[in-house]
Amino acid sequence: SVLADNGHDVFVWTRSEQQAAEINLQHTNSRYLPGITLSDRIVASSDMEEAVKGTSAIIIVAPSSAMRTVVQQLKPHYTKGTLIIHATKGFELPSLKRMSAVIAEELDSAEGDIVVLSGPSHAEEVVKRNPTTIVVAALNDEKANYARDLFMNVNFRVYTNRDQVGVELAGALKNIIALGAGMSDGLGFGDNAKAAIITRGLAEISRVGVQMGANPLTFSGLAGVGDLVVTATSKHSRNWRAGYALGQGKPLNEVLEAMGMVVEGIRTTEAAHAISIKFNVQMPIADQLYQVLFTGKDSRTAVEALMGRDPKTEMEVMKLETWEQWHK
Ligand SMILES: NC(=O)c1ccc[n+]([C@@H]2O[C@H](COP(=O)([O-])OP(=O)(O)OC[C@H]3O[C@@H](n4cnc5c(N)ncnc54)[C@H](O)[C@@H]3O)[C@@H](O)[C@H]2O)c1
Ligand SMILES: O=P(O)(O)OC[C@H](O)CO
Repeated sequence: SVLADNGHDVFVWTRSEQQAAEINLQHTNSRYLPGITLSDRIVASSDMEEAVKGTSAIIIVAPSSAMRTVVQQLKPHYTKGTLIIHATKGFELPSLKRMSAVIAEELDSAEGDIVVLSGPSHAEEVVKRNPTTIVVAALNDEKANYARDLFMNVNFRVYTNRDQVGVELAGALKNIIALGAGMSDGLGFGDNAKAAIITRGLAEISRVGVQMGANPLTFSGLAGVGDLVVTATSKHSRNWRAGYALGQGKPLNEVLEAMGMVVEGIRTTEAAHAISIKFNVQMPIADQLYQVLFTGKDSRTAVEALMGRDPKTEMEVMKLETWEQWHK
């Protein structure tokens, strides 16, 4: 919708012929954006070749679990050099690869040329043209600037950031903390507990991000604090809502079935469990969530475990040398 507002012709690919017909004939997408009329500049197709033929930029927003297969479907129709932007927030499992690495691998392109679009941006508000700020990140400045100019308008302000790794990691990891914030609310803990999980969650995802090569400052930006606040406090958030239902004692499979949309934080918690071992970094919140989600631990017992940890200084050491090595 933002691109259509900016005068671009937009082609949407969907697996569902029925959904494509609804978008083309009624200009609505009732399952995902009820009550919204879409621009007639938006044309949908279930044929990938038709959708991407002749386009100057391709935006991929498949769930992380489907990223590789979607890019494999795109590959035969992809013209080398066409700008690729992705807005997916998650890791590939079990490889733990970031999405831009998966895309670059499949399309045989440089990772730094893939533009990551991230930040606090629930679709439900963007489509209403409510003020939204986001970040586009790539090592390739020309490509990032091109992506910025495609999207930028008076309702949708776009910043650039060269820390592609950090933006991608922050966007993925914040979903774990949003799940935890929802769970805290579902347990009825109130504002103090939510502020605690957001703040200590930010410390945790920044620590692991830096260990994986991110600039720590990125976590204070839109892709970090910005998206964490949105996801951990919003009624729109699938991650917060799933956490809330889990906190109320509903079983995971029931929660996911009722949601009917992707809850990236579940898979990302699984990824974080492996990441904390691989990168030798403590992730206490992700670790407790992992136990609640995958080993049946009671959520109140998990909170007791978090609260009963050994005393620490707040300014726990972040291994900045890893980031310095990456950015020499
Ligand atoms: N919803 C938002 O506001 C928002 C904002 C920013 C980023 N994101 C990110 O976008 C990604 C997608 O989230 P969403 O909210 O659109 O999820 P969603 O569940 O609402 O929609 C996912 C879409 O992908 C399709 N899909 C699933 N598996 C597929 C496959 N194998 N091949 C092709 N299509 C497939 C589904 O049919 C559905 O249309 C996630 O990584 C999410 O974190 C979402
Ligand atoms: O609805 P969620 O929890 O998947 O969050 C979507 C986006 O990441 C918000 O920026």
